[in-house]
This record gives sequence, C-alpha cells and structure tokens, in this order.
Amino acid sequence: MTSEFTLKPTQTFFQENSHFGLEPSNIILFEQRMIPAVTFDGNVILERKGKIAMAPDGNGGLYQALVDNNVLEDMKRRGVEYVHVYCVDNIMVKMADPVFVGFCVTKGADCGAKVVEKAHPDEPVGVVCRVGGVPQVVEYSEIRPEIAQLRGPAGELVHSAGNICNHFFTRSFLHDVAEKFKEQLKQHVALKKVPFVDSCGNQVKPTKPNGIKMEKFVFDVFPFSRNFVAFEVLREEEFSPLKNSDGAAEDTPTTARNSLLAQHCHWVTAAGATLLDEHGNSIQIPPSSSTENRLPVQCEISPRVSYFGEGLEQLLKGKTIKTPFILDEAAAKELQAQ
Ligand SMILES: CC(=O)N[C@H]1[C@@H](OP(=O)(O)OP(=O)(O)OC[C@H]2O[C@@H](n3ccc(=O)[nH]c3=O)[C@H](O)[C@@H]2O)O[C@H](CO)[C@@H](O)[C@@H]1O
Repeated sequence: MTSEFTLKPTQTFFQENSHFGLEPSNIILFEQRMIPAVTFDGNVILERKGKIAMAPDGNGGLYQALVDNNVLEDMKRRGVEYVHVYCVDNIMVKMADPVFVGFCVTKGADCGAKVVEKAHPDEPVGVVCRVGGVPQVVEYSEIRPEIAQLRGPAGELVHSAGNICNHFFTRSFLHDVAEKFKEQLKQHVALKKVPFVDSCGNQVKPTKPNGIKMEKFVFDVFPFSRNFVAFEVLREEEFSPLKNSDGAAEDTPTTARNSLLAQHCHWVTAAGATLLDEHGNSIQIPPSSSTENRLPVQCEISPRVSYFGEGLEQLLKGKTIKTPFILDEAAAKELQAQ
C-alpha cells in the first residue's frame, strides 16, 4: 500500500530493479485514501492557492484501500489465505516469516502481532495487551505515563510487549473487517506541522504544530479478532526502526544500517568463518545482544543468498574472510566453486 506521494516512486523503484526477480503481474501496488488536514479549530488548511492540504489516512486506511482496489477479491482468486503486514521503516523485517506465519496458523489465529520486549518505559512503541480481556494496542502517544511505568515484583515492566507493526491476518478476517468492522475504527489525532499559504500568498513552513491530521491505526482491528496471538522475537534480530534523520540519538539511517551489518557478521561467524579487518587481523565479534557502541564490521549478505542466516555453513565454514565483504549471488557462486 502506498499513498498519493509514494505510488510513483515505488513503481519506478520496482521497475528499475526488474521487480526483484518477481513476476510483475504478481505485485499489486495500491493507494490509500487522503483526507484533509485541519487547523486546531477545524478549518481546512490551504497548501497553496487552490489546493487543500491533504494527508494519508493512517496505516489503518489499509482496510478501506483493500476494498477500494478489490485487493481481497484478487487474493481470493490467487488462493492467498494468509497475509503478512509490516511497516516500511524496519530494515530487519523478515518478510512473510515462515516461523511467525506457521505459529499463527498452527494456533488457529485469525490475527497476530510480533512484539519485542520494550527497552524502557518511554520507548515510542505501542503496547500489545488486553484491556478488559480484549486484545489491542495502546499506542505510545496515548498511554498514560504512570501505566507505561508500572513494574512487576522483579522490576520488570508490566506492559512490556512492544508493538513492531508486524502483523498476521487471515484473508477471511480481513474480509470480515472490510464487511463489518472497518467503519468502527477509531480516528486518532496527530498534531503536525502542515505547510500552508498565508493570506498574502506566501508559502509558510511552520516550525511547531499548527494543524491536526486524523489517522486510523492498523492495529485497531485486533479487538475484533476471535483468536489473537502475540509472538515475541529478539530485538537484535528483528527490529531496528528508522524514525529520525542522521544526527538524532537513535533510530536513524546509520543505526538501522549498523544493526543489519552486525546481524550479518553474526551469521558469518556462526557459519564457522573468521572475519579479518583491512590489516588482516581477526575481528572479535561481540555477542548479538551487546550494546557496545563500535564501528560496524562491513559485512553484508544478500537476501538472495540467505534469508535468515541459513545455508551459509556450506559456503563459509572454516574460511577466513577479509572485510569489507559482500556476499551476493556472484560471490556465493565463487565460494561454492572453491
Ligand atoms: C499506528 C501504528 O502502527 N503505530 C506503530 C508504529 O508507530 P509509528 O509512529 O512509527 O507509526 P507511523 O505512523 O510512522 O506508521 C508506521 C508505518 O505505517 C505505514 N503508514 C503510516 C501512515 C500512513 O498513512 N500509511 C502507512 O502506510 C508506514 O509503512 C509506516 O512506516 O510503529 C511502531 C514501531 O516502530 C509501533 O510501536 C507503533 O505502535
């Protein structure tokens, strides 16, 4: 799902990359709806003369967009029964993870969410929990601080299941949502800086929030589930979000890249290889849970060679590898021939 802003660049990106080897007719890109941004007293905002400022309707706009674009019918025709939904800003996402999907299917779930243990009470992640017995996510922007900080007897956070925006649905559940529940999804208020044109015709880029965007949230369908499951995974293996530009303290392009490189180093050493730095000295890799802040070892493995570290032993066991090291399909062929 894209928005009005991202459809064209996404299409172009897929074309420029030969659809990553997929059959183009098997890739369905579709747009979510846009709704007007308004001022705090409810008036529309002019982005420029003659154009109302619009914004995508939140990731919960998915359910309306599935209907608008006949996507569920298309899935039915293709025999798609299970759907993996994830947000675009997590470099470590395991697309269509067979373990997660298998877990949900084995449990007979119609709806599931991957979670990681929250790092600290104020971490900006929603909390997957039950409220009055009903499964849901309480978003970080809406949880009361004293609830976020509640701790159990051993000092652990009571509400520790951090939502990573990584969900499983059956097609039949999505069908029910589209037919019966989508109108019941709440609107959430987001205070935003909305560029506008002032009464003299000048473009203004506000420095503090001047408007409201209404958003629906993708997880607001969880309460309608008949069998909801949560599946906890390790943060260092599956979650390194990109929320800020470089220069910020966390969740930047640099931290995302470093998380991926660190993971790939672990795969290489777990497969029995030794990594060398540019001077030929062997590199000691800290454990994957280490928070030690050091420069990443330049070691990257193409997802076309290994999805989650599997199959590397036959290529790498007992080998000594100089970094920077990129294991793409061509390098894998060479290693296989050795
Ligand atoms: C509403 C929601 O899911 N919140 C989750 C989201 O927060 P976060 O604040 O990151 O939520 P965003 O509004 O950025 O949306 C997350 C993702 O949803 C998609 N998107 C967003 C808006 C939109 O109109 N259309 C659209 O497709 C994008 O892929 C985006 O990456 O990720 C966090 C983990 O990183 C979770 O802990 C939050 O609970």
